[in-house]
Amino acid sequence: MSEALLSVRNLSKSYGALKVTQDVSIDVAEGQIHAIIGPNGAGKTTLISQLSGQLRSNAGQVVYAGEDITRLDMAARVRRGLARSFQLTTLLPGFSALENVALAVQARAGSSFRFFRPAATETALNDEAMTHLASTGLADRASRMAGSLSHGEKRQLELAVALATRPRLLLLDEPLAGTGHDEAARLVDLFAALKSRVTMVLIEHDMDAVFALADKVSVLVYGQIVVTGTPADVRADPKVRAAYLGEEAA
Ligand SMILES: Nc1ncnc2c1ncn2[C@@H]1O[C@H](COP(=O)(O)OP(=O)(O)OP(=O)(O)O)[C@@H](O)[C@H]1O
Repeated sequence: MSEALLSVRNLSKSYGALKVTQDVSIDVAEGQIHAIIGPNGAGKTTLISQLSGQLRSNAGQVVYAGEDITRLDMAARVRRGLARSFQLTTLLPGFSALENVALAVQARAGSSFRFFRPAATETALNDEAMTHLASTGLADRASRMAGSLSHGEKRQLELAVALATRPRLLLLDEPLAGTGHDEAARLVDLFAALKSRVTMVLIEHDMDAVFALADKVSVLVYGQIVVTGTPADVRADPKVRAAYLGEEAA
């Protein structure tokens, strides 16, 4: 088996007697989009929080790029290139799109721009920020206040902010939530284009998007993975049809 970029083994999280995720094991190959789907309350967001380091797991192991990161906090994981995107609160509405991304570049770069003079530092930060705006289709929105962007553009900007951390693996938690048809289609195209640069774990309720984007799909039901496979395998699996897709179609 080729080495996975992310290897999750028997990961579990409980709140008292409530077992929210149980013995979750998945392998995410570099350069792939691995979707995690499942009914409401199945534990998807909890699992993403365990992978990002926002939640401590009760049991199990997370190995990323060959390193056991189970006990690392979120900041340490981000420094290693494992980042989570799509929490609207991370945007600063009163700052321009460019400033939002430049701040994220600065946060990542720390003192590495120190040898530049202040004006040159700003130019270097803005230059890098512009490349992230361009790769998320927002080059022409650079000077617009983040708060004045459309919902879909805000989601693109969140993606640009996440790219500023130079992730190798991005955790995407319902990136299409609340977007209209055209906005969703634009984001799907963006994720497809980014795949060659960044590996992604995707939680998403929009099944058209999941089946268009994902190389692998894992189905989580009551905190447990019931099947992992290609989109075609998962669509055809009777357990999935009963537990999830059937429910959607009903
Ligand atoms: N901090 C918490 N304390 C107690 N129970 C929690 C906590 N966080 C989540 N849960 C419970 O864990 C279960 C799974 O929640 P989670 O948000 O991970 O599911 P989900 O699959 O992401 O759902 P959705 O698709 O609706 O977003 C739910 O029953 C939820 O009520």
